[in-house]
Amino acid sequence: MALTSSTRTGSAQPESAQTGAPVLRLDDVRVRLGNTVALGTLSLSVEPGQVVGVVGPDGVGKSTLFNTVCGFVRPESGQITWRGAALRPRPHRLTAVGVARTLQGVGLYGGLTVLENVLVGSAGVPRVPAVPAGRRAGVGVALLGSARFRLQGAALRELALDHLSRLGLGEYVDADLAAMPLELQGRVVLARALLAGPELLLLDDPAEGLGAAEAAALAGLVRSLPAGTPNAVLLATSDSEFARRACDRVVHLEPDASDAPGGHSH
Ligand SMILES: Nc1ncnc2c1ncn2[C@@H]1O[C@H](COP(=O)(O)OP(=O)(O)OP(=O)(O)O)[C@@H](O)[C@H]1O
Repeated sequence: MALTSSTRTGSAQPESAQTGAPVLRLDDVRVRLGNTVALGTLSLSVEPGQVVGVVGPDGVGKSTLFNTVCGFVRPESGQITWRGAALRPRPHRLTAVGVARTLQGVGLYGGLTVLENVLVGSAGVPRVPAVPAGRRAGVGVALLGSARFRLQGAALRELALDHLSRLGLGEYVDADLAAMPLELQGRVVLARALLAGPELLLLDDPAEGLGAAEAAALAGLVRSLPAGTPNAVLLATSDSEFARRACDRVVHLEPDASDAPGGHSH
């Protein structure tokens, strides 16, 4: 058996987490890329209010799992369910469905401020609450703005500031991103993803490159995320200690010699 899971005991969860349908569920999903089984047969569910971790060594299929949930690759078998209904994911529909994803590596723009980097995540934001326009839109808006972005710039900026504050970055709003430590850059990536207002946040290797103390701090932050937006988190990591700290439940993926190279099964 190459897939095991463990549940943190005593973790506080909202009532809806115990009674609601899973936000995301995978049943016997298997992915083949060329001649390689990139993701062996996998079943898992992410319940409302939960942080679920997928842990395994490099090459075991973590990114393939995320690419499958996002619709970049199609499973050769198995079913993906979103809030109880079958889902055939499409990358361009992800934000509308309620999924946001961070990429492995931070993927930020060194020439922009922290706030401007977060506002880059506004493309495709389905709706924003109306707030009085009053703040200057800033260079990021001018650089990156579509007509929609300009129309909603003030509201998006307010949302971005809220998320930055929530993530402990309130004093870094106008900071030069390139001068910030990696740990804080990781939080900027989180704020950008949160700007889309996702129900499910997918975090691909969020602790990559961090030292033990920084990873522990990030784990605490991730653990506190499911509180409305997002409603749940699915993260992939090769760092089992990070997963233990950050997650309510951990699914371990291991290469399985009985499968094709790179695959695993349970
Ligand atoms: N386009 C592709 N064509 C063929 N095989 C692929 C392709 N992309 C990935 N693979 C293989 O699929 C397997 C899973 O890769 P994947 O990137 O999902 O692993 P991972 O767990 O995310 O590892 P890492 O953290 O190193 O990215 C590996 O054996 C990899 O070599």
